[in-house]
Amino acid sequence: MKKQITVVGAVLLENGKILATKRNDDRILGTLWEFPGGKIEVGETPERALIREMMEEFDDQIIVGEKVATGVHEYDFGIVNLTAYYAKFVTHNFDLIAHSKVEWITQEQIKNLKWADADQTIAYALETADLAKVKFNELN
Ligand SMILES: Nc1nc2c([nH]c(=O)n2[C@H]2C[C@H](O)[C@@H](COP(=O)(O)OP(=O)(O)OP(=O)(O)O)O2)c(=O)[nH]1
Repeated sequence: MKKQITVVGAVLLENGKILATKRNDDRILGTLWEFPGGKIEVGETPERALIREMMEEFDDQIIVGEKVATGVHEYDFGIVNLTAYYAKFVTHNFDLIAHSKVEWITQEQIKNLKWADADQTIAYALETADLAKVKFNELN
């Protein structure tokens, strides 16, 4: 039985663009594009996990919005269940603590990047999403 890994990713929106990130090369899947995030810890909601991860990875506060989609992929190290949520930055320190590369991309550019396998359904959903209509819960 392979290990189940529950991961959350942030689809950060700004000026109609989406933040695509590459993790530091020494980390797992370092050559592929993904959404910033990480594993949900015991007792955490997905939203709290995302807020914690964005603080750890960028030193920034975010507001979490609606769910985008979930993607599942069986890697050799385990089965990743990745759920992505829309989010937006409240602060803009944007320190690249965990990433080697970040890029604000348009929806048209999504298909040009080589995404991690678990991200495929999320990337596909984003290509046709109406980003102007995304709702954010200002309370979280
Ligand atoms: N953050 C993130 N991880 C992804 C994506 N797609 C994908 O397959 N993954 C995989 C890579 C990792 O195996 C796992 C996330 O773990 P992580 O290493 O980022 O999580 P973490 O920071 O909480 O954990 P750790 O490095 O401290 O062990 O999910 C994605 O879009 N974003």
